[in-house]
Amino acid sequence: MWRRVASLSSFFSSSSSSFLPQTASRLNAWESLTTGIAQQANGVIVPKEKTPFITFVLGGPGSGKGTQCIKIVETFGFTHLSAGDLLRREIASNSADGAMILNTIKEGKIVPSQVTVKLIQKEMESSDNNKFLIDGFPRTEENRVSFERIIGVEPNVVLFFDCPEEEMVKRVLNRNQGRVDDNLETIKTRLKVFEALSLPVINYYSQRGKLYTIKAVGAEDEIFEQVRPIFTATEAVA
Ligand SMILES: Nc1ncnc2c1ncn2[C@@H]1O[C@H](COP(=O)(O)OP(=O)(O)OP(=O)(O)O)[C@@H](O)[C@H]1O
Ligand SMILES: O=c1ccn([C@@H]2O[C@H](COP(=O)(O)O)[C@@H](O)[C@H]2O)c(=O)[nH]1
Ligand SMILES: [Mg+2]
Repeated sequence: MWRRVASLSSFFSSSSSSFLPQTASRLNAWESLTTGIAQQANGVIVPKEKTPFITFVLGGPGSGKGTQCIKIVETFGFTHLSAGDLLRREIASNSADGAMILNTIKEGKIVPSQVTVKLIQKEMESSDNNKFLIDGFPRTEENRVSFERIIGVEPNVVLFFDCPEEEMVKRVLNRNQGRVDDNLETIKTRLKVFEALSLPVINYYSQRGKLYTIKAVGAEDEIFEQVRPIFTATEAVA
């Protein structure tokens, strides 16, 4: 378990504690997460139980990311953070960014990185778990860089649900969950955005040796059988 002892935000402060030597008081988020050492707001250094294990779950609209995340959570005990769900929650709560987020989602475009990363960061900070499935993010290279800069870590695993466009369109149009972006016009834009902006992120992680491509056609359980060994293998070395 990733036991939080202080808000990650407190690590971003450049101010140093008068009680600690400079090196200790300047522990940033990256150092904290990767060294297993955390610094409380009062400057006290305490060991964390474990560093977080982050999986990015990528794929086009309707490729089955959310569906498979539910199975991964059930089987491997991850905390599921769907970036789209976090954004939709912002709309529902009438937050200051709500109207902007709604318009962006309706158009099938991408919400500014800072907004999305902050929402993810807040969820990670408040979780007792140290295993996160970040679903539908990063969608752009800018998202990726922003996450690495603000959160200070890279993913351990990146899943790519590879699905033909025709199948994705069919699934989205049949989804029936009342989503404002589940219509043909928005899907066309989402597919273009996926190809132009999200595929480069997938290629980046492929080059880093972190990408696992899943053939996302067929029965849900069959697809999960491609996913299962990835996490069984990582559990074995943990
Ligand atoms: N293997 C499958 N075969 C047929 N339908 C599927 C399969 N997996 C998921 N679905 C259905 O397709 C629709 C889209 O799936 P899901 O919501 O998991 O996709 P997603 O990748 O999360 O999409 P989005 O990016 O739009 O959130 C849902 O209605 C889901 O029940
Ligand atoms: O990182 C993100 C994730 C999502 N969005 C916007 O939300 C919709 C829906 O996302 P789903 O993952 O399909 O639920 C997406 O089309 C984007 O408009 C985003 O901007 N950034
Ligand atoms: Mg989804």
